[in-house]
Amino acid sequence: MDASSSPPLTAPSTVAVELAGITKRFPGVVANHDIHLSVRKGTVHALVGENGAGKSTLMKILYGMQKPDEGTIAVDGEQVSFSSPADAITRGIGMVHQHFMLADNLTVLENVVLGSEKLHGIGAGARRKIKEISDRYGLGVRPDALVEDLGVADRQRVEILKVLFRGARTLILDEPTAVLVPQEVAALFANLRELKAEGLSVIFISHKLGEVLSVADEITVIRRGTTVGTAVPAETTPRQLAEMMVGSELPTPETAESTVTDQPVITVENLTVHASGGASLGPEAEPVGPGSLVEAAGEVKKVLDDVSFTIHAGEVMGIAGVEGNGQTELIDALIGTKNADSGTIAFLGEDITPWPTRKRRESGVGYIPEDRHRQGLLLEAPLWENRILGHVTEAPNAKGFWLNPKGAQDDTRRIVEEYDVRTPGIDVTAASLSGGNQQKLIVGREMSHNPKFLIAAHPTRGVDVGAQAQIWDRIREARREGLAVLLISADLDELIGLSDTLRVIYDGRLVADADPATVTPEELGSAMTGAASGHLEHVEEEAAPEDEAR
Ligand SMILES: Nc1ncnc2c1ncn2[C@@H]1O[C@H](COP(=O)(O)OP(=O)(O)OP(=O)(O)O)[C@@H](O)[C@H]1O
Repeated sequence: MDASSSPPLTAPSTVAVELAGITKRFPGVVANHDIHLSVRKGTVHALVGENGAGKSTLMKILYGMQKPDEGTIAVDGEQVSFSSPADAITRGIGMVHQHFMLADNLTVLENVVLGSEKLHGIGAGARRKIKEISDRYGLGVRPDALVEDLGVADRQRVEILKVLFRGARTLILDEPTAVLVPQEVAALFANLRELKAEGLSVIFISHKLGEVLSVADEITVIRRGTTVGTAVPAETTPRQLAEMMVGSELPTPETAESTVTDQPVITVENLTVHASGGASLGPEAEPVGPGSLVEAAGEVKKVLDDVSFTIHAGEVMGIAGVEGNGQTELIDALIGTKNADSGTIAFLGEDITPWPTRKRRESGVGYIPEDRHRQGLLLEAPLWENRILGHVTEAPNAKGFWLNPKGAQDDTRRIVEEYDVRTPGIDVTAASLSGGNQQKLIVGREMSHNPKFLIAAHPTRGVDVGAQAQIWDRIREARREGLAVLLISADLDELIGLSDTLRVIYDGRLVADADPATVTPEELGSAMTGAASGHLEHVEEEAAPEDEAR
Protein backbone atom coordinates (compact mmCIF):
# COMPACT_ATOMS: atom_id res chain seq x y z
CA MET A 1 0.00 0.00 0.00
CA ASP A 2 1.27 3.44 -0.78
CA ALA A 3 -0.45 5.37 1.97
CA SER A 4 1.00 8.70 0.84
CA SER A 5 -1.05 8.51 -2.35
CA SER A 6 -4.21 7.10 -0.81
CA PRO A 7 -6.55 9.60 0.82
CA PRO A 8 -7.77 9.01 4.38
CA LEU A 9 -10.60 6.55 4.35
CA THR A 10 -14.05 7.93 4.84
CA ALA A 11 -15.84 4.69 5.63
CA PRO A 12 -14.89 2.99 8.92
CA SER A 13 -12.06 0.68 8.10
CA THR A 14 -11.53 -2.78 9.45
CA VAL A 15 -7.81 -2.14 9.57
CA ALA A 16 -6.47 -0.76 12.86
CA VAL A 17 -2.83 -0.36 11.91
CA GLU A 18 -1.07 -0.64 8.59
CA LEU A 19 2.68 -0.57 8.20
CA ALA A 20 3.74 -0.35 4.58
CA GLY A 21 7.14 -0.58 2.96
CA ILE A 22 9.00 -0.13 6.24
CA THR A 23 12.77 -0.10 5.86
CA LYS A 24 15.23 0.55 8.67
CA ARG A 25 19.00 0.34 8.34
CA PHE A 26 21.66 0.17 11.02
CA PRO A 27 25.39 0.17 10.30
CA GLY A 28 26.04 -3.10 8.49
CA VAL A 29 22.48 -4.39 8.91
CA VAL A 30 19.16 -3.86 7.20
CA ALA A 31 16.89 -4.61 10.16
CA ASN A 32 13.65 -4.08 8.24
CA HIS A 33 13.39 -4.23 4.48
CA ASP A 34 10.12 -3.25 2.84
CA ILE A 35 8.00 -4.82 5.57
CA HIS A 36 4.23 -4.90 5.35
CA LEU A 37 1.99 -5.53 8.31
CA SER A 38 -1.75 -5.07 8.36
CA VAL A 39 -3.52 -5.51 11.69
CA ARG A 40 -7.29 -5.76 11.62
CA LYS A 41 -9.54 -4.42 14.35
CA GLY A 42 -10.70 -6.94 16.91
CA THR A 43 -7.93 -9.43 16.19
CA VAL A 44 -4.77 -10.83 17.72
CA HIS A 45 -2.06 -10.57 15.11
CA ALA A 46 1.06 -12.57 15.85
CA LEU A 47 4.45 -11.44 14.63
CA VAL A 48 6.95 -14.27 14.46
CA GLY A 49 10.45 -14.68 13.12
CA GLU A 50 13.87 -15.95 14.04
CA ASN A 51 16.25 -13.99 16.24
CA GLY A 52 17.33 -10.79 14.57
CA ALA A 53 14.52 -11.03 12.00
CA GLY A 54 13.50 -7.47 12.80
CA LYS A 55 10.38 -7.82 14.98
CA SER A 56 11.47 -5.50 17.78
CA THR A 57 12.74 -2.91 15.33
CA LEU A 58 9.37 -2.88 13.56
CA MET A 59 7.52 -2.51 16.86
CA LYS A 60 9.87 0.24 18.04
CA ILE A 61 8.96 2.07 14.84
CA LEU A 62 5.25 1.60 15.43
CA TYR A 63 5.66 2.78 19.03
CA GLY A 64 7.58 5.91 18.04
CA MET A 65 10.89 4.80 19.56
CA GLN A 66 12.65 4.68 16.21
CA LYS A 67 12.14 6.44 12.90
CA PRO A 68 11.89 4.33 9.75
CA ASP A 69 14.20 5.21 6.86
CA GLU A 70 11.37 4.46 4.45
CA GLY A 71 7.74 3.46 4.62
CA THR A 72 4.51 4.65 6.14
CA ILE A 73 2.35 4.00 9.17
CA ALA A 74 -1.40 4.40 9.07
CA VAL A 75 -3.67 4.23 12.11
CA ASP A 76 -7.40 3.92 11.41
CA GLY A 77 -6.69 4.64 7.76
CA GLU A 78 -4.91 7.88 8.48
CA GLN A 79 -1.22 8.32 7.86
CA VAL A 80 0.75 9.22 10.97
CA SER A 81 4.32 10.06 11.87
CA PHE A 82 5.60 9.38 15.36
CA SER A 83 8.58 11.09 16.96
CA SER A 84 8.16 9.55 20.39
CA PRO A 85 6.11 6.96 22.28
CA ALA A 86 4.00 9.86 23.54
CA ASP A 87 2.91 10.48 19.91
CA ALA A 88 2.09 6.80 19.47
CA ILE A 89 0.09 6.71 22.71
CA THR A 90 -1.91 9.72 21.56
CA ARG A 91 -2.90 7.71 18.49
CA GLY A 92 -3.94 4.71 20.56
CA ILE A 93 -0.84 2.54 20.29
CA GLY A 94 0.28 0.95 23.57
CA MET A 95 3.20 -1.31 24.34
CA VAL A 96 3.68 -3.81 27.14
CA HIS A 97 7.38 -4.52 27.40
CA GLN A 98 8.85 -7.84 28.36
CA HIS A 99 10.55 -6.27 31.35
CA PHE A 100 7.80 -4.68 33.37
CA MET A 101 8.27 -1.03 34.13
CA LEU A 102 6.30 -0.66 37.34
CA ALA A 103 7.45 1.06 40.52
CA ASP A 104 7.35 -1.61 43.23
CA ASN A 105 6.78 0.72 46.14
CA LEU A 106 3.70 2.36 44.64
CA THR A 107 0.14 1.11 44.42
CA VAL A 108 -1.53 -0.08 41.25
CA LEU A 109 -3.49 3.16 41.11
CA GLU A 110 -0.33 5.27 41.44
CA ASN A 111 1.50 3.21 38.84
CA VAL A 112 -1.33 3.43 36.36
CA VAL A 113 -1.69 7.19 36.54
CA LEU A 114 2.09 7.78 36.83
CA GLY A 115 3.10 9.88 33.89
CA SER A 116 -0.42 10.56 32.74
CA GLU A 117 -1.50 12.84 35.57
CA LYS A 118 -0.07 14.30 38.77
CA LEU A 119 0.30 11.78 41.56
CA HIS A 120 -0.55 14.35 44.20
CA GLY A 121 -4.21 14.10 44.94
CA ILE A 122 -5.22 11.47 42.41
CA GLY A 123 -8.90 12.03 41.85
CA ALA A 124 -11.71 9.57 42.38
CA GLY A 125 -12.10 9.65 38.61
CA ALA A 126 -8.89 7.70 38.05
CA ARG A 127 -9.88 5.04 40.56
CA ARG A 128 -13.31 4.72 38.93
CA LYS A 129 -11.77 4.47 35.49
CA ILE A 130 -9.34 1.76 36.59
CA LYS A 131 -12.16 -0.21 38.13
CA GLU A 132 -14.22 0.20 34.98
CA ILE A 133 -11.42 -0.96 32.66
CA SER A 134 -10.54 -3.83 34.96
CA ASP A 135 -14.15 -5.03 35.02
CA ARG A 136 -14.74 -4.59 31.32
CA TYR A 137 -11.78 -6.75 30.30
CA GLY A 138 -11.88 -9.14 33.25
CA LEU A 139 -8.45 -8.05 34.51
CA GLY A 140 -9.29 -8.32 38.21
CA VAL A 141 -6.90 -5.54 39.18
CA ARG A 142 -7.23 -3.96 42.65
CA PRO A 143 -6.31 -0.24 42.51
CA ASP A 144 -4.95 -0.10 46.06
CA ALA A 145 -2.75 -3.19 45.97
CA LEU A 146 0.94 -2.49 46.41
CA VAL A 147 2.80 -3.59 43.28
CA GLU A 148 5.57 -5.29 45.30
CA ASP A 149 2.94 -7.65 46.70
CA LEU A 150 1.81 -8.77 43.25
CA GLY A 151 2.94 -11.84 41.34
CA VAL A 152 4.21 -11.74 37.79
CA ALA A 153 0.83 -12.36 36.13
CA ASP A 154 -0.84 -9.59 38.14
CA ARG A 155 1.95 -7.19 37.28
CA GLN A 156 1.43 -7.95 33.64
CA ARG A 157 -2.29 -7.20 34.00
CA VAL A 158 -1.39 -3.86 35.59
CA GLU A 159 0.84 -3.09 32.60
CA ILE A 160 -2.00 -3.94 30.25
CA LEU A 161 -4.40 -1.82 32.28
CA LYS A 162 -1.89 1.03 32.21
CA VAL A 163 -1.86 1.18 28.42
CA LEU A 164 -5.65 0.82 28.25
CA PHE A 165 -5.97 3.69 30.74
CA ARG A 166 -4.05 5.85 28.29
CA GLY A 167 -6.52 4.99 25.57
CA ALA A 168 -4.71 2.26 23.66
CA ARG A 169 -6.72 0.62 20.89
CA THR A 170 -3.80 -1.44 19.58
CA LEU A 171 -1.61 -3.19 22.13
CA ILE A 172 1.85 -4.52 21.37
CA LEU A 173 2.72 -7.42 23.67
CA ASP A 174 6.38 -8.45 23.53
CA GLU A 175 6.77 -12.11 24.52
CA PRO A 176 4.06 -11.79 27.17
CA THR A 177 3.96 -15.47 28.08
CA ALA A 178 7.70 -15.92 28.71
CA VAL A 179 7.25 -15.56 32.46
CA LEU A 180 3.82 -17.16 32.91
CA VAL A 181 2.82 -20.66 34.00
CA PRO A 182 0.27 -22.48 31.78
CA GLN A 183 -2.72 -21.46 33.92
CA GLU A 184 -1.63 -17.83 33.75
CA VAL A 185 -1.20 -18.07 30.00
CA ALA A 186 -4.79 -19.31 29.72
CA ALA A 187 -5.96 -16.36 31.84
CA LEU A 188 -4.00 -13.91 29.68
CA PHE A 189 -5.52 -15.36 26.53
CA ALA A 190 -8.99 -14.95 28.08
CA ASN A 191 -8.14 -11.28 28.68
CA LEU A 192 -7.04 -10.93 25.08
CA ARG A 193 -10.35 -12.36 23.90
CA GLU A 194 -12.14 -9.69 25.96
CA LEU A 195 -10.03 -7.01 24.31
CA LYS A 196 -10.86 -8.39 20.87
CA ALA A 197 -14.55 -8.50 21.67
CA GLU A 198 -14.40 -4.75 22.30
CA GLY A 199 -12.80 -4.18 18.92
CA LEU A 200 -9.26 -3.70 20.18
CA SER A 201 -6.26 -5.21 18.41
CA VAL A 202 -3.25 -6.97 19.82
CA ILE A 203 0.12 -7.47 18.18
CA PHE A 204 1.58 -10.54 19.82
CA ILE A 205 5.31 -11.29 19.55
CA SER A 206 6.36 -14.75 20.62
CA HIS A 207 8.75 -17.61 19.92
CA LYS A 208 6.30 -20.12 21.41
CA LEU A 209 4.67 -21.36 18.26
CA GLY A 210 2.02 -23.52 19.93
CA GLU A 211 0.75 -20.49 21.82
CA VAL A 212 0.87 -18.35 18.71
CA LEU A 213 -1.31 -20.84 16.88
CA SER A 214 -3.80 -21.02 19.72
CA VAL A 215 -4.24 -17.29 20.33
CA ALA A 216 -3.68 -15.57 16.98
CA ASP A 217 -6.24 -14.81 14.31
CA GLU A 218 -3.53 -14.00 11.80
CA ILE A 219 0.21 -14.47 11.71
CA THR A 220 2.88 -12.52 9.88
CA VAL A 221 6.25 -14.20 9.52
CA ILE A 222 9.38 -12.14 9.02
CA ARG A 223 12.76 -13.47 8.13
CA ARG A 224 16.02 -11.57 7.77
CA GLY A 225 14.17 -8.27 7.80
CA THR A 226 11.48 -9.01 5.22
CA THR A 227 7.94 -10.30 5.33
CA VAL A 228 8.06 -13.88 4.09
CA GLY A 229 4.41 -14.66 4.45
CA THR A 230 1.26 -14.76 6.48
CA ALA A 231 -0.37 -17.80 7.98
CA VAL A 232 -3.86 -18.67 9.13
CA PRO A 233 -3.63 -20.58 12.42
CA ALA A 234 -6.44 -23.00 11.62
CA GLU A 235 -4.55 -24.22 8.57
CA THR A 236 -1.03 -24.24 10.00
CA THR A 237 0.90 -26.63 12.24
CA PRO A 238 3.72 -25.56 14.59
CA ARG A 239 6.10 -27.49 12.36
CA GLN A 240 5.04 -25.57 9.26
CA LEU A 241 5.36 -22.31 11.15
CA ALA A 242 8.85 -23.24 12.34
CA GLU A 243 9.82 -24.05 8.78
CA MET A 244 8.55 -20.69 7.57
CA MET A 245 10.43 -18.91 10.33
CA VAL A 246 13.80 -20.58 10.49
CA GLY A 247 13.69 -23.18 7.79
CA SER A 248 13.92 -26.06 10.24
CA GLU A 249 11.65 -28.40 12.12
CA LEU A 250 10.41 -27.94 15.66
CA PRO A 251 12.96 -29.10 18.19
CA THR A 252 12.14 -31.08 21.29
CA PRO A 253 13.95 -30.60 24.57
CA GLU A 254 13.62 -34.26 25.51
CA THR A 255 16.67 -35.97 26.83
CA ALA A 256 16.94 -39.54 25.59
CA GLU A 257 19.09 -41.52 28.00
CA SER A 258 20.07 -40.80 31.57
CA THR A 259 23.68 -39.85 32.19
CA VAL A 260 23.34 -39.22 35.91
CA THR A 261 26.29 -40.56 37.90
CA ASP A 262 26.71 -40.91 41.65
CA GLN A 263 29.49 -38.33 41.79
CA PRO A 264 28.25 -35.22 43.60
CA VAL A 265 29.31 -32.00 41.91
CA ILE A 266 27.41 -29.46 43.94
CA THR A 267 25.96 -30.06 47.38
CA VAL A 268 23.90 -27.39 49.06
CA GLU A 269 22.98 -27.90 52.69
CA ASN A 270 20.44 -25.94 54.71
CA LEU A 271 21.01 -22.75 52.75
CA THR A 272 19.14 -19.80 54.22
CA VAL A 273 19.18 -16.18 53.09
CA HIS A 274 17.24 -13.38 54.77
CA ALA A 275 15.73 -10.49 52.86
CA SER A 276 18.03 -7.98 54.46
CA GLY A 277 20.89 -10.40 55.04
CA GLY A 278 23.31 -11.97 52.64
CA ALA A 279 25.61 -9.04 51.93
CA SER A 280 25.37 -8.17 48.30
CA LEU A 281 28.71 -8.38 46.54
CA GLY A 282 27.68 -7.70 42.98
CA PRO A 283 24.98 -6.35 40.70
CA GLU A 284 21.74 -8.14 41.27
CA ALA A 285 18.07 -7.38 41.67
CA GLU A 286 16.45 -6.45 44.92
CA PRO A 287 15.13 -9.54 46.62
CA VAL A 288 11.52 -10.08 45.67
CA GLY A 289 9.07 -12.65 46.82
CA PRO A 290 5.43 -13.18 47.51
CA GLY A 291 4.43 -11.01 50.42
CA SER A 292 6.18 -8.37 52.42
CA LEU A 293 9.88 -8.65 53.10
CA VAL A 294 9.29 -7.92 56.76
CA GLU A 295 6.77 -10.23 58.28
CA ALA A 296 4.05 -9.09 60.65
CA ALA A 297 5.96 -10.13 63.76
CA GLY A 298 8.79 -7.82 62.74
CA GLU A 299 11.01 -10.77 61.85
CA VAL A 300 13.04 -10.52 58.67
CA LYS A 301 11.64 -12.78 56.01
CA LYS A 302 13.68 -15.70 54.76
CA VAL A 303 13.87 -15.39 51.00
CA LEU A 304 15.64 -18.74 50.88
CA ASP A 305 14.69 -21.08 53.62
CA ASP A 306 16.68 -24.17 54.53
CA VAL A 307 17.34 -25.30 50.98
CA SER A 308 19.29 -28.53 50.44
CA PHE A 309 20.08 -30.54 47.31
CA THR A 310 22.83 -32.36 45.51
CA ILE A 311 23.46 -32.34 41.76
CA HIS A 312 25.67 -35.09 40.37
CA ALA A 313 27.93 -35.23 37.36
CA GLY A 314 25.78 -35.78 34.28
CA GLU A 315 22.61 -34.55 35.98
CA VAL A 316 20.32 -31.66 35.11
CA MET A 317 18.30 -30.58 38.13
CA GLY A 318 15.42 -28.34 37.16
CA ILE A 319 13.81 -25.90 39.54
CA ALA A 320 10.28 -24.86 38.75
CA GLY A 321 8.77 -21.81 40.35
CA VAL A 322 6.95 -18.58 39.68
CA GLU A 323 9.49 -15.77 39.46
CA GLY A 324 10.29 -14.17 42.79
CA ASN A 325 10.10 -17.25 45.00
CA GLY A 326 13.78 -17.43 45.89
CA GLN A 327 15.35 -18.37 42.55
CA THR A 328 17.34 -15.12 42.32
CA GLU A 329 18.70 -15.54 45.83
CA LEU A 330 19.61 -19.17 45.18
CA ILE A 331 21.53 -18.21 42.05
CA ASP A 332 23.23 -15.32 43.85
CA ALA A 333 24.31 -17.59 46.69
CA LEU A 334 25.64 -20.21 44.28
CA ILE A 335 27.61 -17.79 42.14
CA GLY A 336 28.78 -15.85 45.17
CA THR A 337 27.21 -12.46 44.58
CA LYS A 338 25.35 -12.86 47.85
CA ASN A 339 26.45 -14.46 51.10
CA ALA A 340 24.37 -17.14 52.70
CA ASP A 341 23.13 -16.34 56.22
CA SER A 342 23.54 -19.99 57.09
CA GLY A 343 24.20 -23.26 55.35
CA THR A 344 27.00 -24.50 53.12
CA ILE A 345 27.81 -25.00 49.45
CA ALA A 346 30.29 -27.70 48.46
CA PHE A 347 31.69 -27.93 44.94
CA LEU A 348 33.49 -31.16 44.04
CA GLY A 349 33.87 -31.92 47.72
CA GLU A 350 35.30 -28.54 48.67
CA ASP A 351 33.46 -26.01 50.83
CA ILE A 352 33.18 -22.94 48.60
CA THR A 353 30.74 -21.02 50.81
CA PRO A 354 33.29 -18.27 51.58
CA TRP A 355 34.72 -18.12 48.04
CA PRO A 356 34.31 -14.94 45.97
CA THR A 357 32.63 -15.13 42.58
CA ARG A 358 35.83 -15.03 40.53
CA LYS A 359 37.32 -18.03 42.33
CA ARG A 360 34.13 -20.00 41.77
CA ARG A 361 34.11 -19.10 38.08
CA GLU A 362 37.78 -20.01 37.64
CA SER A 363 37.16 -23.37 39.30
CA GLY A 364 34.54 -24.33 36.76
CA VAL A 365 31.20 -22.74 37.64
CA GLY A 366 29.46 -21.48 34.50
CA TYR A 367 26.71 -18.93 34.73
CA ILE A 368 23.91 -18.03 32.33
CA PRO A 369 22.23 -15.23 34.28
CA GLU A 370 18.54 -14.45 34.68
CA ASP A 371 18.83 -10.92 33.38
CA ARG A 372 21.20 -10.76 30.45
CA HIS A 373 21.22 -6.98 30.36
CA ARG A 374 22.09 -6.38 33.98
CA GLN A 375 24.24 -9.40 34.70
CA GLY A 376 25.35 -11.06 31.50
CA LEU A 377 26.63 -8.31 29.25
CA LEU A 378 28.34 -4.97 29.09
CA LEU A 379 25.86 -3.52 26.65
CA GLU A 380 28.00 -0.65 25.41
CA ALA A 381 31.12 -2.79 24.96
CA PRO A 382 31.95 -4.68 21.75
CA LEU A 383 31.12 -8.37 21.47
CA TRP A 384 34.70 -9.50 21.93
CA GLU A 385 35.02 -7.61 25.22
CA ASN A 386 31.83 -9.31 26.32
CA ARG A 387 33.59 -12.57 25.54
CA ILE A 388 36.04 -11.71 28.34
CA LEU A 389 33.39 -10.80 30.91
CA GLY A 390 33.50 -13.15 33.89
CA HIS A 391 36.55 -14.95 32.48
CA VAL A 392 39.27 -12.29 32.65
CA THR A 393 42.01 -14.58 33.89
CA GLU A 394 41.20 -17.58 31.72
CA ALA A 395 42.43 -18.66 28.30
CA PRO A 396 41.91 -17.60 25.56
CA ASN A 397 41.27 -14.20 27.14
CA ALA A 398 44.48 -14.19 29.15
CA LYS A 399 48.05 -15.31 28.64
CA GLY A 400 49.78 -15.58 31.96
CA PHE A 401 49.08 -12.34 33.79
CA TRP A 402 48.24 -10.46 30.62
CA LEU A 403 45.03 -9.91 28.74
CA ASN A 404 45.07 -11.48 25.31
CA PRO A 405 42.70 -9.42 23.14
CA LYS A 406 43.61 -11.36 20.00
CA GLY A 407 42.72 -14.66 21.70
CA ALA A 408 39.39 -13.22 22.86
CA GLN A 409 38.65 -11.79 19.41
CA ASP A 410 39.41 -15.02 17.57
CA ASP A 411 37.32 -17.00 19.99
CA THR A 412 34.44 -14.52 19.70
CA ARG A 413 34.46 -15.12 15.93
CA ARG A 414 34.28 -18.85 16.62
CA ILE A 415 31.32 -18.42 19.00
CA VAL A 416 29.53 -16.15 16.51
CA GLU A 417 29.97 -18.83 13.87
CA GLU A 418 29.18 -21.84 16.04
CA TYR A 419 26.16 -20.36 17.80
CA ASP A 420 24.90 -18.50 14.74
CA VAL A 421 25.00 -15.09 16.42
CA ARG A 422 23.60 -12.78 13.75
CA THR A 423 25.90 -9.75 13.72
CA PRO A 424 27.83 -7.71 11.18
CA GLY A 425 31.02 -8.28 13.22
CA ILE A 426 32.61 -8.69 16.64
CA ASP A 427 33.29 -4.97 17.07
CA VAL A 428 29.64 -3.91 17.30
CA THR A 429 28.23 -3.31 20.77
CA ALA A 430 26.25 -5.99 22.57
CA ALA A 431 23.38 -3.48 22.72
CA SER A 432 23.03 -3.58 18.95
CA LEU A 433 22.34 -7.33 18.88
CA SER A 434 18.77 -8.56 18.99
CA GLY A 435 17.70 -10.11 22.30
CA GLY A 436 17.98 -13.70 21.13
CA ASN A 437 21.41 -13.12 19.64
CA GLN A 438 22.64 -11.60 22.91
CA GLN A 439 21.48 -14.76 24.63
CA LYS A 440 23.33 -16.98 22.14
CA LEU A 441 26.54 -15.03 22.79
CA ILE A 442 26.25 -15.56 26.56
CA VAL A 443 25.52 -19.26 26.21
CA GLY A 444 28.44 -19.66 23.78
CA ARG A 445 30.79 -17.86 26.16
CA GLU A 446 29.82 -19.92 29.18
CA MET A 447 29.89 -23.28 27.39
CA SER A 448 33.31 -22.46 25.90
CA HIS A 449 34.94 -22.78 29.31
CA ASN A 450 33.79 -26.37 29.76
CA PRO A 451 32.22 -25.75 33.15
CA LYS A 452 31.79 -28.59 35.60
CA PHE A 453 28.74 -26.96 37.10
CA LEU A 454 26.45 -24.72 35.08
CA ILE A 455 23.89 -22.39 36.60
CA ALA A 456 21.49 -21.96 33.69
CA ALA A 457 18.73 -19.43 34.30
CA HIS A 458 16.28 -19.33 31.39
CA PRO A 459 18.99 -20.43 28.96
CA THR A 460 16.75 -20.15 25.90
CA ARG A 461 14.63 -17.14 26.91
CA GLY A 462 13.95 -15.07 23.83
CA VAL A 463 15.73 -17.38 21.40
CA ASP A 464 14.00 -18.78 18.36
CA VAL A 465 13.18 -22.46 17.90
CA GLY A 466 16.28 -23.09 15.79
CA ALA A 467 18.69 -21.59 18.31
CA GLN A 468 16.79 -23.25 21.13
CA ALA A 469 17.51 -26.66 19.64
CA GLN A 470 21.17 -25.78 19.36
CA ILE A 471 21.43 -24.63 22.98
CA TRP A 472 19.63 -27.74 24.21
CA ASP A 473 22.03 -29.90 22.19
CA ARG A 474 25.03 -28.16 23.74
CA ILE A 475 23.71 -28.65 27.25
CA ARG A 476 22.94 -32.32 26.54
CA GLU A 477 26.40 -32.90 25.04
CA ALA A 478 28.12 -31.34 28.03
CA ARG A 479 25.88 -33.33 30.37
CA ARG A 480 27.03 -36.52 28.70
CA GLU A 481 30.57 -35.42 29.46
CA GLY A 482 29.69 -35.07 33.14
CA LEU A 483 28.41 -31.50 33.46
CA ALA A 484 26.07 -30.87 36.39
CA VAL A 485 23.38 -28.31 35.63
CA LEU A 486 21.02 -26.28 37.79
CA LEU A 487 18.28 -25.32 35.36
CA ILE A 488 15.87 -22.54 36.24
CA SER A 489 13.32 -21.87 33.56
CA ALA A 490 9.85 -20.48 33.10
CA ASP A 491 9.50 -22.62 29.99
CA LEU A 492 7.93 -25.71 31.52
CA ASP A 493 8.41 -27.86 28.41
CA GLU A 494 12.11 -27.08 28.54
CA LEU A 495 12.23 -27.76 32.25
CA ILE A 496 10.45 -31.09 31.98
CA GLY A 497 12.27 -32.12 28.82
CA LEU A 498 15.83 -31.36 29.91
CA SER A 499 15.73 -32.23 33.60
CA ASP A 500 16.71 -35.52 35.19
CA THR A 501 15.32 -34.37 38.52
CA LEU A 502 12.77 -31.65 39.11
CA ARG A 503 12.01 -29.66 42.24
CA VAL A 504 9.49 -26.93 42.93
CA ILE A 505 10.42 -23.75 44.79
CA TYR A 506 7.75 -21.74 46.57
CA ASP A 507 8.23 -18.91 49.02
CA GLY A 508 11.93 -19.68 49.38
CA ARG A 509 11.52 -23.39 50.05
CA LEU A 510 11.81 -26.51 47.93
CA VAL A 511 8.27 -27.75 48.47
CA ALA A 512 7.79 -30.61 46.04
CA ASP A 513 9.58 -33.03 43.75
CA ALA A 514 8.27 -34.06 40.37
CA ASP A 515 9.14 -36.85 38.01
CA PRO A 516 10.07 -35.31 34.65
CA ALA A 517 9.03 -38.53 32.93
CA THR A 518 5.39 -38.24 33.99
CA VAL A 519 4.57 -34.71 35.18
CA THR A 520 2.59 -32.40 32.88
CA PRO A 521 3.19 -28.66 32.50
CA GLU A 522 -0.26 -28.04 34.03
CA GLU A 523 0.54 -30.09 37.15
CA LEU A 524 3.84 -28.34 37.50
CA GLY A 525 2.12 -24.99 37.03
CA SER A 526 -0.31 -25.79 39.87
CA ALA A 527 2.51 -26.78 42.21
CA MET A 528 4.37 -23.59 41.33
CA THR A 529 1.46 -21.39 42.29
CA GLY A 530 1.15 -23.20 45.61
CA ALA A 531 -1.82 -25.38 44.73
CA ALA A 532 -1.69 -29.03 45.71
CA SER A 533 -1.27 -31.60 42.99
CA GLY A 534 -1.88 -35.28 43.46
CA HIS A 535 0.87 -36.09 41.01
CA LEU A 536 3.67 -34.39 42.87
CA GLU A 537 5.52 -35.63 45.82
CA HIS A 538 5.27 -32.86 48.39
CA VAL A 539 8.15 -32.40 50.73
CA GLU A 540 6.89 -32.77 54.29
CA GLU A 541 7.46 -29.76 56.52
CA GLU A 542 9.33 -31.84 59.08
CA ALA A 543 11.23 -34.05 56.67
CA ALA A 544 14.96 -33.56 56.51
CA PRO A 545 15.37 -32.15 53.01
CA GLU A 546 18.91 -33.44 52.63
CA ASP A 547 17.67 -37.01 52.90
CA GLU A 548 15.62 -36.75 49.80
CA ALA A 549 18.10 -34.72 47.91
CA ARG A 550 20.50 -37.60 47.95
N1 LIG B 1 20.23 -0.01 17.67
C1 LIG B 1 20.75 -0.89 16.81
N2 LIG B 1 21.96 -0.71 16.26
C2 LIG B 1 22.48 -1.59 15.38
N3 LIG B 1 21.84 -2.71 14.98
C3 LIG B 1 20.62 -2.95 15.49
C4 LIG B 1 20.01 -2.07 16.44
N4 LIG B 1 18.80 -2.57 16.79
C5 LIG B 1 18.65 -3.71 16.09
N5 LIG B 1 19.75 -3.94 15.31
C6 LIG B 1 19.94 -5.08 14.41
O1 LIG B 1 18.78 -5.20 13.61
C7 LIG B 1 18.45 -6.57 13.41
C8 LIG B 1 17.02 -6.85 13.87
O2 LIG B 1 16.98 -6.81 15.29
P1 LIG B 1 15.62 -6.94 16.11
O3 LIG B 1 15.95 -6.65 17.54
O4 LIG B 1 14.57 -6.11 15.48
O5 LIG B 1 15.31 -8.49 15.90
P2 LIG B 1 14.15 -9.38 16.56
O6 LIG B 1 13.39 -10.03 15.45
O7 LIG B 1 13.35 -8.58 17.52
O8 LIG B 1 15.02 -10.51 17.29
P3 LIG B 1 14.81 -11.30 18.69
O9 LIG B 1 13.83 -12.41 18.42
O10 LIG B 1 16.17 -11.87 18.94
O11 LIG B 1 14.37 -10.32 19.72
C9 LIG B 1 19.51 -7.37 14.15
O12 LIG B 1 20.50 -7.77 13.24
C10 LIG B 1 20.08 -6.40 15.15
O13 LIG B 1 21.41 -6.70 15.45
